[in-house]
Amino acid sequence: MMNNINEWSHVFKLDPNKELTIDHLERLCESGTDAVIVGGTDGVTLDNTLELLVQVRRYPITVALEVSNMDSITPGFDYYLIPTVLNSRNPNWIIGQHHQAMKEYGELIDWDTFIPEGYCVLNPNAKVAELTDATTDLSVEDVTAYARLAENMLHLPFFYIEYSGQKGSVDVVKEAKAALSSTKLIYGGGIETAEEAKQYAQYADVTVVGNAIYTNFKEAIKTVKAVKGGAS
Ligand SMILES: CC(C)=CCC/C(C)=C/CC/C(C)=C/CC/C(C)=C/CC/C(C)=C/CC/C(C)=C/CC/C(C)=C/COP(=O)(O)OP(=O)(O)O
Ligand SMILES: O=P(O)(O)OC[C@@H](O)CO
Ligand SMILES: [Mg+2]
Repeated sequence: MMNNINEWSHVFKLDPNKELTIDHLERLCESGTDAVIVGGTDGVTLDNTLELLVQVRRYPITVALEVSNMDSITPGFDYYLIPTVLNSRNPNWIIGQHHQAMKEYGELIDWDTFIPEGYCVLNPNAKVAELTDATTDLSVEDVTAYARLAENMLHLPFFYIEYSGQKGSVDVVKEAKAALSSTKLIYGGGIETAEEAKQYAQYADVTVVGNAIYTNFKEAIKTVKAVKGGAS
């Protein structure tokens, strides 16, 4: 069981608002991936989050909740990933809801499990881009500048290049990686095959596979071996 988040290289992102068979969940948890992230943009509730947590907890795998709303936070996860959308036009998604959450829960937080992620949302058609009113028409230089801000100004442990639902530019990932030294780079978006996963994993520290779990499970599982090598 890979409990050290700093050593992750491949993770699956499971959406509590989507259905997965018990057989697929078992194969996914036993695939050799480093962790399961539970998260999604919409339809994430306390009920469906808890239901998924209980199912995943049957397997010895690290499980993190990527917080998308306050109502679905529950104890029991190994990590709480806290997105801040750096290229949102709305401060609510950058720091506003976080401030409110700190006011309410600040004293209860176990900081060892609290992992901030600086998101750069780049697919204009993704729900997350619409929700957060993200400026997605960015150049390689723009994204690299966000990466530098994440590391050197905000001291975030993770910078997340998010193309959810679409394959992103490998060049953007490459240049962002070149600008980072201690902040780790997460890439997610549109990965459907082992070959695609390999392309992004050349540069990303952590490669995320989400939607393909629900659209082409067999190929999605092959991305583990593509990124991590060895048997999967
Ligand atoms: C008792 C206990 C365990 C306490 C825990 C304490 C704790 C951890 C408190 C949290 C404090 C805190 C600072 C919370 C933040 C609150 C908050 C709601 C912040 C906003 C987060 C944010 C910017 C959300 C925007 C959406 C987003 C970036 C979601 C991430 C996931 C994502 C991009 C999924 C992709 O979407 P998907 O559904 O796959 O999309 P498609 O349909 O297109 O595929
Ligand atoms: O669902 P996909 O497109 O694989 O994207 C993965 C992840 O980055 C979504 O937050
Ligand atoms: Mg998704």
